[in-house]
Amino acid sequence: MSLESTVYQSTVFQQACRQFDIAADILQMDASVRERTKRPRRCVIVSMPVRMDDGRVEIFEGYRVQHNLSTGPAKGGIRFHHDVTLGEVAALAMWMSWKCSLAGLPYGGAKGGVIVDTRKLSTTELERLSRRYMQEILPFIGPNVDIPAPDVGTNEQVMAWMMDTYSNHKGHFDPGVITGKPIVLGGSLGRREATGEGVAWFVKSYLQDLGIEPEKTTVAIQGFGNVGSEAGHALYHWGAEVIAISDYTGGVYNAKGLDLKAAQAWVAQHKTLQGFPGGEPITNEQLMELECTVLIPAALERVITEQNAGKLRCRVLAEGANGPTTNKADEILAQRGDIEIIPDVLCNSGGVIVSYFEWLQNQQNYYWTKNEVFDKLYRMLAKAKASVEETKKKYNCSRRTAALLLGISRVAEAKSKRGLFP
Ligand SMILES: NC(=O)c1ccc[n+]([C@@H]2O[C@H](COP(=O)([O-])OP(=O)(O)OC[C@H]3O[C@@H](n4cnc5c(N)ncnc54)[C@H](O)[C@@H]3O)[C@@H](O)[C@H]2O)c1
Repeated sequence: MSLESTVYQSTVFQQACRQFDIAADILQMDASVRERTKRPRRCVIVSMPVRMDDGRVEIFEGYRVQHNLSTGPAKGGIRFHHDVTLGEVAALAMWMSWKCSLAGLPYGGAKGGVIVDTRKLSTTELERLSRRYMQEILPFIGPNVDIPAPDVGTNEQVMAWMMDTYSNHKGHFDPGVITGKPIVLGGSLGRREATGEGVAWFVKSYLQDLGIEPEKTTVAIQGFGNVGSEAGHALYHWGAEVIAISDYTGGVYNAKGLDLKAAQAWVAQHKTLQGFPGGEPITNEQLMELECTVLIPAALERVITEQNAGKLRCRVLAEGANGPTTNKADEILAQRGDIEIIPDVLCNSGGVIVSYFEWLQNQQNYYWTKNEVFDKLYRMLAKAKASVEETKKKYNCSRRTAALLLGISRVAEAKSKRGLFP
């Protein structure tokens, strides 16, 4: 099978392409610009031999897809997950292009992934794999070329190892190559919370538009990792009750509200939510169909499908995860018309915005306070929301399409204006 068909046969990539086509049709985009804007610019596949603790050598496969490099260095996270595919990484890279463009960031879009079940690795094996991945993608990476960040299965420590590997190659400390680093290595205050805080900011803002008060708000969150837990904490502090959370092992439900701090302490100790005594166990499928004010998918793609879209019982669907809603589910939700969708490229953009702040601080060697970070973040989120709402009205389209129209049109215009080289 050709590489191209591997990407184009991926259901997640097809989902991203379908979303693109809807927006490109509305924009009546010229065929040549259309293909150029849609296709990933570069797909790098790497094969990584890693020595395991028992002396064996295991080969891991990884990817880095740079979807767009026309509007600045590429930007996007690195996912470590056993189900990673090249098509998935390409779809995630495409969404990064639109997200950065929508937020007005001087970046293109990229994403990385490694096929690995991190639960099966020791810390030293994880370090060797992280360093090897950076080593393999190093010719394609750099503060002015492509700047990775964390995603599912990676964290500040992984970013630190990757930054160290890159800096050792360059012969000097070069923190601007990666974001989401520990504070001591040039990370930004607020980056860890940024994506979830941003999700919570949008939820609060849209609930205020709907006249729904914090005390009347219940929240269900699928995925209790970086994004899900931070969004949950932020909404709890606002006054909402988080009634359900989950991870890959399943979920827990408490109609009176969950103690999120206790849940986080449980996960820190046991690695998963399984057995957490703060409520009754539920499945991830049940969580999606709970009656709640806000449903936040914050795990993986394609969890809202034609099977369950008709059964959702939330008022607001806040897409913390990338690509959680399939095209068919989007159609069903549009027909229903009773759920406000805050689409991924808008909803979780707080993460890449504060990554941008981190990169700026690294470039300037001048570090901001947390208040400065959040103040600037909220202003950028408000601007993005206002432009999406205006576009939604102008084109009488869904909020997702409005967000994509903005993101895609800026990239397409940049490509047209740059022309072709050579
Ligand atoms: N980290 C960021 O800054 C950031 C920014 C923007 C978007 N996102 C998106 O948010 C989502 C979550 O990312 P994260 O950084 O929080 O990852 P994470 O690894 O910190 O957490 C992921 C969570 O999802 C759970 N999970 C995994 N598979 C699951 C399944 N099949 N069913 C239910 N739960 C499952 C995990 O157990 C974990 O609790 C992803 O879609 C990611 O692309 C992340």
